[in-house]
Amino acid sequence: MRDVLPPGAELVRLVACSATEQWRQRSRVASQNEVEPETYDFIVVANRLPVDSVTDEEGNQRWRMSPGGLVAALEPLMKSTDGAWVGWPGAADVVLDPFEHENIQMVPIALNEEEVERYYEGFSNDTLWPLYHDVIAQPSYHREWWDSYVAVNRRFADAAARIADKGATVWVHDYQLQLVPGMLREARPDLTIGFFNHIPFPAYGIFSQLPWRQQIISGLLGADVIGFQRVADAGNFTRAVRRLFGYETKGTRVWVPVGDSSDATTGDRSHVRGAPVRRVIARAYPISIDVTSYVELAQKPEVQARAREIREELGNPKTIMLGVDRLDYTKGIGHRLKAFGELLAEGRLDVQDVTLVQVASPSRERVASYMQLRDEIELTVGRINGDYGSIGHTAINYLHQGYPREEMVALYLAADVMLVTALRDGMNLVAKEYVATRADLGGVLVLSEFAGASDDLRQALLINPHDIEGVKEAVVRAIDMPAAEKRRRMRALRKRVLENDVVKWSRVFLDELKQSTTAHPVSHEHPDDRR
Ligand SMILES: O=P(O)(O)OC[C@H]1O[C@H](O[C@H]2O[C@H](CO)[C@@H](O)[C@H](O)[C@H]2O)[C@H](O)[C@@H](O)[C@@H]1O
Ligand SMILES: O=c1ccn([C@@H]2O[C@H](COP(=O)(O)OP(=O)(O)O)[C@@H](O)[C@H]2O)c(=O)[nH]1
Repeated sequence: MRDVLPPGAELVRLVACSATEQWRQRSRVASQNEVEPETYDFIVVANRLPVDSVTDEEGNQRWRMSPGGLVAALEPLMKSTDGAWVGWPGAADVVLDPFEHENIQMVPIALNEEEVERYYEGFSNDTLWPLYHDVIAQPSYHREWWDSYVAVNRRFADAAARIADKGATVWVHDYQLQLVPGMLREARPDLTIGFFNHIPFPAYGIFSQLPWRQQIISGLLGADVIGFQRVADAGNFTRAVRRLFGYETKGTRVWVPVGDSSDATTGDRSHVRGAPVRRVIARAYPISIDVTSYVELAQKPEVQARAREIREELGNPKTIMLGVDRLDYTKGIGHRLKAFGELLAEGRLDVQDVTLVQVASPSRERVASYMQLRDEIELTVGRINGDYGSIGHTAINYLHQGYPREEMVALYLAADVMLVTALRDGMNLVAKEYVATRADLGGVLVLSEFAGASDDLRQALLINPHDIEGVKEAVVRAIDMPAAEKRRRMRALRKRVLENDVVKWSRVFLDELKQSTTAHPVSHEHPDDRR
């Protein structure tokens, strides 16, 4: 959602809040006196920092906490445990000193223009992203992208290693940084290291395409606990470990030989009975949302008023359908539009009664497959609107923009039917947000079985987005659903979401990490000798 480069990013260096300035002064004094850098007990390492650069009324650049769920999950912990967050500020060539924002120490990692192209847009978003989403788009394999990925992962790992207290906990996030756990373990064996993969982990038949598959698995195995969104993702990972390395695995446990220093090229890696091993946990911890903030926003009179206003602005149709996605080929926006267009063509829906609002937030706009997708989607929207719209009744209200959370909640409240038709999606938080906001028990969620959210949200109308007839049936069923059935389904969905918010998610993950003894790892036991 934060693809836009911070406006006037270079100014960020100059205009700092007082806390930031104080931190900088301390850092400068520290470096002049060659004092050790500040160190922390708990460190999050993620591709992006959890702040956005904004311009205030006086025209000054300020930081604002970005609204993501990860921040909400970790903020209390970061503040109470003397935490730091290592991440990229989101724009090329922005070199920043560490700074403090809302009591969290930010440790910015600079990427130059070439690294943004090769590490972020290239290897992360044009190699790993399509590969891990079941090759919906063709992944590109370029050795210079891989080299950049290694170099940038090294930079993140070095930064974390430098600022970690002895025995600190480091939690690394997502596919952009899969080598960091291994690099960190090598540099700092005293650390407890967690990793969470926010996107799917593919089946071995797909993963094995990756020319650097062994290095990736090796990198991940540096962690003590490796978290995935779905049970199937964790299973795919442990299968890849067995196939590539021959290490022993049992359920969620993997035994990794200690001091296996070969460079993961080829060969039988099965460990010798009696050789020292460390235990790694690989299991599913499905992420959720900051439920309270969504529930509270949905209760605000001004947000409810905005929902009514949206309805009026749309001409008070009988049914508002809503899609909210980054403009990404994994989200199945084209499939959704196809189903909707056919329903209009067949006369099963009429623009007098039904309108579709599609928020398609700009994302990764310099990656070719995303540019092509935008052209395709906008062509389809134009055709459907041209063929079936009438004056005063637009079939699809297409919004190529990103909206703040208040507006998102107002849209959720206005929507009678929420369409999530992802072809593959790690979780899909939009589905959970829709459910959380519908305390009125109105609204129907149509949800792809290929989104991680479908594991939890079984009372949604589950669909296979490739089955266009099935999607059409589900849309019609959602529109016609009796109020009692809507209430029953929504009540059950809300129970699931309300019981499992993102704070619980991080607590469960970190508890497991704490319990894992592998930071002090060596054991000579064979897995067969254990429970
Ligand atoms: O940082 P960007 O390149 O702009 O991309 C935005 C984020 O997209 C991905 O989100 C994933 O994480 C969500 C929360 O766990 C999950 O619900 C969703 O299904 C995933 O696709 C990505 O994993 C993040 O790293 C990006 O920041
Ligand atoms: O205009 C928008 C569109 C989306 N979102 C938020 O972006 C996140 C999207 O997360 P999701 O897991 O659904 O997909 P991702 O984009 O991470 O793949 C959700 O919190 C949305 O509320 C937003 O704030 N403004």
